[in-house]
Amino acid sequence: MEPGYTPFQTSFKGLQWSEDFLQEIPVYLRLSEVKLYALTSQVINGEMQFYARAKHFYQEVPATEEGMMGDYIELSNIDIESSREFLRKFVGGVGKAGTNRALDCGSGIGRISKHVLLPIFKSVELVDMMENFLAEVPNYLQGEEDRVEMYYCKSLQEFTPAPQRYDVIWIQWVSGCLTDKDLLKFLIRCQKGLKDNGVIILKDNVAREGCILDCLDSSVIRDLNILRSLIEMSGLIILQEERQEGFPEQCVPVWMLAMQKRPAHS
Ligand SMILES: C[S@@+](CC[C@H](N)C(=O)[O-])C[C@H]1O[C@@H](n2cnc3c(N)ncnc32)[C@H](O)[C@@H]1O
Repeated sequence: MEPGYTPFQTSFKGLQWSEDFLQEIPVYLRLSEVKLYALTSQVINGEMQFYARAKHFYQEVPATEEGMMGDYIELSNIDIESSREFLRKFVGGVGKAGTNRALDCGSGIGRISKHVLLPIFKSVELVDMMENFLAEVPNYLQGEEDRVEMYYCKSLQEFTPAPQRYDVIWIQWVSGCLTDKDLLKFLIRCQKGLKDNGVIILKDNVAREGCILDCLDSSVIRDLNILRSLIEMSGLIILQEERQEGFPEQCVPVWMLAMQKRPAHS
C-alpha cells in the first residue's frame, strides 16, 4: 500500500460535498437524515491521479474475457448465470422494464452484452473508456454485432446517457473506478436515461466494512452501506439486493443491486 492510501472506517463525519455539488442533490435528501460515510475521496490521493492510474492499468490488460475477469476467468460462467437470473426478475411483463435497449457501462469487450443483455434485449449500447476494448466488441460478439446500436468511447465520469433511452442500464465491475462524487453524479444521470419502469443494475465487489483502495487497478471497494447511501442520495430506490453465490470464500463478496426511479408521488 502506498503512502497516503489507507483503508478507513465508516464515519458520519466525512461530508465533503462542495456547495455547488449540493445544489444538484434533491432537496428532500438534503433535508432528510441521510447517513453519509467517510468518502472514497479520503483514500484517493487526487482524482486526476486516480483516473490516470486506472487508464494506465487498463492499457496493459488484454482485450479478452480473461482480461475482463482479471485472475478469475473460471468465475465468468457462474457470474453470467446469476446475472441472467437476477435480471429476469425485473424485465418483461406488466410494470417491469421493457426489452428494447440496454446500456452496458464499463463494458470492456462486451462480456455482459454478449451473455446477459443480448439474449434479452433487441439492442445494446456500450460505453467504455478504452478504445481497444470497444474495437474488439464486433469480433467478440460473433454475429450479434449488428444489434449494437452505439459505441461510446468515454469515461463514465464524463458520460451522460441520453434521456429516457434505456430499459436497463448495467454497471458491472466499474462503479469502484469512480470517486463517490462521480458515481453519485453518474447515477443521477443514469436515472434520467431510464425509460418508464427502467432499471439500473449495479454489480460489484463489496467490502465487508468501509472502503478499500486497490492500488493495482486504482479502484475502490465500498461496503454495502456506502453504496446504499450513494444510491439513496441519487434519488434512486433499491428494488432488490442479492449476493452472488458460488464464488470461492476467499474472494471479496460480490453483490447485485437493482434500482429504479423513485415514484413521482413518494
Ligand atoms: C474489470 S473490467 C469489467 C468489464 C465488464 N464490465 C465485465 O464485467 O466483463 C472494467 C472495465 O471498466 C472500464 N473502466 C474503468 N474505469 C472506467 C471509467 N472511469 N469510465 C469508463 N470505463 C471504465 C475498463 O476499461 C474495463 O473495460
